[in-house]
Amino acid sequence: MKILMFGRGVIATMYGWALERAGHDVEFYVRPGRTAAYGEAIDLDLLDARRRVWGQRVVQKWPVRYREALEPDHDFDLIVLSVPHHRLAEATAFLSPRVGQATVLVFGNIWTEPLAAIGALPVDQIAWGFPQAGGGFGADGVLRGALLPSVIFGTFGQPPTEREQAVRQAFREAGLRLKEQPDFRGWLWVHFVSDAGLFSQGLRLGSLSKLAGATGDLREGLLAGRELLPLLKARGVDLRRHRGGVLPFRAPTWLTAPALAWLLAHFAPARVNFEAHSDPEAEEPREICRDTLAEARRLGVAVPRLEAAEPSFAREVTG
Ligand SMILES: NC(=O)C1=CN([C@@H]2O[C@H](COP(=O)(O)OP(=O)(O)OC[C@H]3O[C@@H](n4cnc5c(N)ncnc54)[C@H](OP(=O)(O)O)[C@@H]3O)[C@@H](O)[C@H]2O)C=CC1
Ligand SMILES: CC(C)(CO)C(=O)C(=O)O
Repeated sequence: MKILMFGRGVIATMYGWALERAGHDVEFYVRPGRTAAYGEAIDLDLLDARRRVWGQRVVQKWPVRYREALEPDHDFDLIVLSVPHHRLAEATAFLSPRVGQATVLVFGNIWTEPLAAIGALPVDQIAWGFPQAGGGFGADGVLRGALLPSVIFGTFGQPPTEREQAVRQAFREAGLRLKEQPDFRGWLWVHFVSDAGLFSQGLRLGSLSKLAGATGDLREGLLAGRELLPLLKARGVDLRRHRGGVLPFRAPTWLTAPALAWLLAHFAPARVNFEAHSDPEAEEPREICRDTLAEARRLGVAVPRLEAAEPSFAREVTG
């Protein structure tokens, strides 16, 4: 397949790497002027857990191809769109007139109605998924993170179309196990509030990476997530369809908090993922917390822990 990764972010890079190694032809679309700044290769320091549970370390300079323009008559089969949720509107506005014949895999967090989130992109050309990988670029430009063995694909009650099947096949060929989420809207929102719970407590300490080893703060993160479950119900999510996703928040924290702390200390793929979320200036965690809190306020759902953490993610008032 001819694949265009939109942007050169954390997720685009990790999956672009895996897809290229599986024989696909991978390029990156980056904003005009970025190619020179990025250089010819991406420095990777990854834990590849596709074949080994504890991961295999990959340290490599990966030579990549960039393009800074996209005409609608391109011949990409697939465009992988993985940007923070607050960047989606701008990205879909750019892509809509340029999508050509490609399928667009929307591959990240969404907090609005998914069909609204894609703007004017043609819905019959969309596939939906979510990465099971994580990490971040360090100040030294190195991408550190972990690529887990599975990847999520979602639908909204319908079986996957031919296009969606073709995208799944490409990821299968990259050695990834597919996990299907038939209520993907609900799944996305469960994931979003899970992030909000953890990020809110991470931000209180400076960044998500600070939660590693901090069992008490992890407990607060889990409880912040628990407080957000009524918000999901208020939005019409049937939580019975997401038992696995909400279990960490419903289970007793005397069990879950030390278990998570243990995982982050001893299970290398989880550890490197969290450690790489160390940028205290990162925008996305703040945006996730802000948008979750705004929605809780709009719907009148009490979220005292998220509210108490607001000073660490509120927008600075300038003036
Ligand atoms: N990082 C992680 O560990 C995980 C991330 N996710 C989710 O995956 C998604 C992607 O995350 P991540 O890879 O971390 O995000 P990043 O911020 O690392 O990457 C986003 C990339 O998209 C580019 N981009 C955004 N908008 C545009 C635009 N309009 N035109 C051109 N380029 C654009 C950015 O470029 P520029 O810098 O120029 O703006 C950047 O290269 C998010 O929804 C996130 O929540 C999920 C699990 C883990
Ligand atoms: C919370 C974390 C770090 C887990 O990978 C994340 O970024 C996400 O899943 O959105």
